[in-house]
Amino acid sequence: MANLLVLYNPACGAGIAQKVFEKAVLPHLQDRAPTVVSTTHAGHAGEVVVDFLREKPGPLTVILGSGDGTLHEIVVALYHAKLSSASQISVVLVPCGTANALYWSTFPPPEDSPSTLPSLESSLDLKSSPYLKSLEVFVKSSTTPQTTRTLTFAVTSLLSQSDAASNTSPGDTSPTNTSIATVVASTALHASILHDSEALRATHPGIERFKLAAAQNIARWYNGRVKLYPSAGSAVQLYNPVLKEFQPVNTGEEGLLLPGPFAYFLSTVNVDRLESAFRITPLHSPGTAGQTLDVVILRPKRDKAIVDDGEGSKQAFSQRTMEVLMAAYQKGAHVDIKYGEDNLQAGDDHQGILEYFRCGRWEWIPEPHDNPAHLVCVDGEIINIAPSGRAECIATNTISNIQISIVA
Ligand SMILES: Nc1ncnc2c1ncn2[C@@H]1O[C@H](COP(=O)(O)OP(=O)(O)OP(=O)(O)O)[C@@H](O)[C@H]1O
Repeated sequence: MANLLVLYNPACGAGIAQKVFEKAVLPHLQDRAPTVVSTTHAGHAGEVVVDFLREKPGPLTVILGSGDGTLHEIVVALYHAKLSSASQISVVLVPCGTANALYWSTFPPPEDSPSTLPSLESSLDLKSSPYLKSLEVFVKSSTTPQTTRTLTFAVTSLLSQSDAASNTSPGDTSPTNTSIATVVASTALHASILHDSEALRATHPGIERFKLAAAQNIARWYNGRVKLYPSAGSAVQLYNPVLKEFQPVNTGEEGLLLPGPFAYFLSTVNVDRLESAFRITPLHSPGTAGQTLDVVILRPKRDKAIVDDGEGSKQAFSQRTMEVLMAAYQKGAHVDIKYGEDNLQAGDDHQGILEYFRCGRWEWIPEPHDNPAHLVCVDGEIINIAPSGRAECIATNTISNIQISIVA
């Protein structure tokens, strides 16, 4: 049997993880005598898991009470720890955070109507709570085999100017900074919102700071270019909203080059949503994806009505961005919103306002002087591309000898 670690972040979400664990989690584990740790500071969760594996190598189950950010810290710590023996880690998710993207993607709310969800605090019965489904599977595993879903990692690296100039293949470069997403790696609007909302935390502690940050950035364009590359088993694919299916795109060795400017650029692994109702990559089927990234992009210049880079054009396109993002809350309807025949630039035969790709790797190469285009968000962590650098993101199932799966 795997070793068992119970780990929760008392500061995440509404700050009720300790209460949830005392009332609804620990009573189900009494006969297993787990190690129980409540985190005391940012970064602590990663330290705890690395120390635990150093002391007790071998398969490990972590019952994790947190949001996505705490799992991100654990994954990054494991990546940098470079443990000598291989480890299989199963995670039982108890969603105590703010967004809980991985949990809600694995256990979608009943009939996709999250507005009717009871609060976590009022829903602590193992058999009926929508929040305790991963725990329920784990508890049942004493009598039935445990089922798990292997996580894909989005390994996101910043490459400096000299790395970029050397033009080597992936893995040959020495990244100046690497982080790992298990949910989202983004640039452009999403990264700006995460960046600016952090600065607003002191004055606006609630989620309204995200709305304020969105309003500050919705009309901004990000200059640069993107390259998309195939995964090991499959070509780059683009979703066709007319046929309602992904279709392969010819990329050649150089990858598929997409010139900017960009309004939106976001990729996900393991999830179809970033909050219970915000299904930004709705075509991802949790548990079925291999080593691929789902990438959603808005490029204003594809719209024929956008004739220049002026403020008027930016304000006009921000309406489209808003329309697309709001439709993501309608069961992911944004992927099927199409331009009319008169709206598309000549030669562009993709009718979706959104470009929804599936690929194995992406590169984001910002214009050197466009500072906001140098922000990259990796599961909420913000990292900065050097002035003439670029970011690359690769999907993989193993990092530093570690495989992680979700009990589901
Ligand atoms: N005892 C603690 N006090 C303060 N912060 C902590 C403590 N323990 C962990 N943290 C920090 O809390 C942060 C937020 O946690 P987490 O991301 O899991 O929750 P969230 O932000 O509420 O949810 P989500 O990421 O799903 O939106 C983590 O980045 C972690 O560094």
